[in-house]
Amino acid sequence: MKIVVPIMPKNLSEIAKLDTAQYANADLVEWRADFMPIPDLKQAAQDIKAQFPNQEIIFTYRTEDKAEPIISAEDYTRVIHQFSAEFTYVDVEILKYPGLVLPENTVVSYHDFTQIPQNLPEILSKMIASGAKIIKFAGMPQQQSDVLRLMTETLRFAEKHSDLTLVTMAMGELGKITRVASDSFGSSWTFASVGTTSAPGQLSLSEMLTIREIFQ
Ligand SMILES: O=C1C[C@@](O)(C(=O)O)C[C@@H](O)[C@@H]1O
Repeated sequence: MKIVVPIMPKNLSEIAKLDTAQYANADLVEWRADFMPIPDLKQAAQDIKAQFPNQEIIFTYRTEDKAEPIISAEDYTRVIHQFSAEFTYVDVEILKYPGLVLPENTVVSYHDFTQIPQNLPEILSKMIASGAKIIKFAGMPQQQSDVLRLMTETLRFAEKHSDLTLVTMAMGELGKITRVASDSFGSSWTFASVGTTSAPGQLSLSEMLTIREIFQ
């Protein structure tokens, strides 16, 4: 499994102060651009690429976790197309912005911060139908059986679509097992943190590196 570590800078000076050595063992860095003002993103993109010259970077502008809209659909589309060209991957919330023409390097994603929905297979199928090659789902389990359901459905889809990269996780304490055992049920990436977590239940990068060593 690949270990992805998010960064969530709120301004350019936070980017300048990043201790990038701490991220050296991550397979991918995810830039959560939704913490910064849109007019600063262009400069921020240059600064982030300069800070991580040897690492693959995912550009993510997360809107699904915000109570109030932070961006219009037009601006979201513009931002996605502008930055997809600059980074290894771009995260697209395709079910929320269905008209968006997907760049080649898209990771389609869907988040549910309240549950692991019963229609998880339908959600995964819709994301697969978008044509993207990397499919990501994160949900919040309410009980242990939700966690097992997520793992079972992921494995079923991974076996059926071996040409795709599937990434799924259950968030929060209950879901932690999905972050450490992703390889065993067909999920290819796991998200870990350096300092602040970008979602509940993430383990630290150093914990995750140890766990990966144990399981390999
Ligand atoms: O999609 C994901 C997964 C995630 O929500 C998690 O649960 O680790 C963390 C986000 O930063 C990332 O964009």
